[in-house]
Amino acid sequence: MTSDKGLLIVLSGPSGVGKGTVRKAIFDHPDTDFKYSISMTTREKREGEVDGVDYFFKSKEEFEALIEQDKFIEYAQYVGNYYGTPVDYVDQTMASGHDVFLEIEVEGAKQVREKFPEALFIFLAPPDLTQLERRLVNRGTDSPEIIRHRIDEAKRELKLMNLYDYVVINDDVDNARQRVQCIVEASHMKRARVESKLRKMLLEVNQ
Ligand SMILES: Nc1ncnc2c1ncn2[C@@H]1O[C@H](COP(=O)(O)OP(=O)(O)OP(=O)(O)O)[C@@H](O)[C@H]1O
Ligand SMILES: Nc1nc2c(ncn2[C@@H]2O[C@H](COP(=O)(O)O)[C@@H](O)[C@H]2O)c(=O)[nH]1
Repeated sequence: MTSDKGLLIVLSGPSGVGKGTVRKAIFDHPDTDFKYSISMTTREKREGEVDGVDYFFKSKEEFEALIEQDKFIEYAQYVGNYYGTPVDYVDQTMASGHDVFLEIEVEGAKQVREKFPEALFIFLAPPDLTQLERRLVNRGTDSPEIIRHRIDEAKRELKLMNLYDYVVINDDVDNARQRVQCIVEASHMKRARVESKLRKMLLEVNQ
């Protein structure tokens, strides 16, 4: 009755809140043993980004062909580009007993919730909108127009944070990292308790 499958962990939140930064801190930490699902996107590669490490970079045509072939567990259009989570990696990795970590925007997270209601959903929130905008500006990767667009999206996304299992405020990267790791640990313990109760109930019923 024990679940041999890994846990699906979804970290979501507005662009610039620090999802990638917190995720890197989590994966650099020696206690972390889950796997990161690399997304596909049609967005232009930024300076320093590596295909197959940061994203799998695809053309619009390639991405749309993969949609047709049902190759994503979720995908969304965000600020003019496609982003999606490849199904094969997630299925195979979870089936092998590993936890899989997704870092995605909120529309994609909604789709994952429909397909995997048992997944763990964590919303990473900024201390406030001013700091969110400052982080996007300081990151220096987007034009003022794209930043405005991302902030507009953020206002919409922040209204949806109550749909998540947990909200973590990224005021400090190491604090946020610790909170996410504690939430994952607690979810494993809860799952083990539920499974143990179910096992006992089954034994009683079968006696
Ligand atoms: N707690 C924090 N305090 C101050 N700056 C931060 C914090 N966390 C992240 N940052 C900075 O904010 C900027 C945006 O972070 P990051 O790229 O990780 O965001 P993101 O949510 O992954 O964005 P996107 O969704 O667009 O990929 C980066 O320059 C990063 O160094
Ligand atoms: N729905 C999905 N959203 C994703 C995925 N991979 C990344 N993202 C999110 O897109 C925005 C923009 O990312 P950027 O790299 O262009 O700044 C951001 O919120 C990412 O978290 C995905 O597979 N599906």
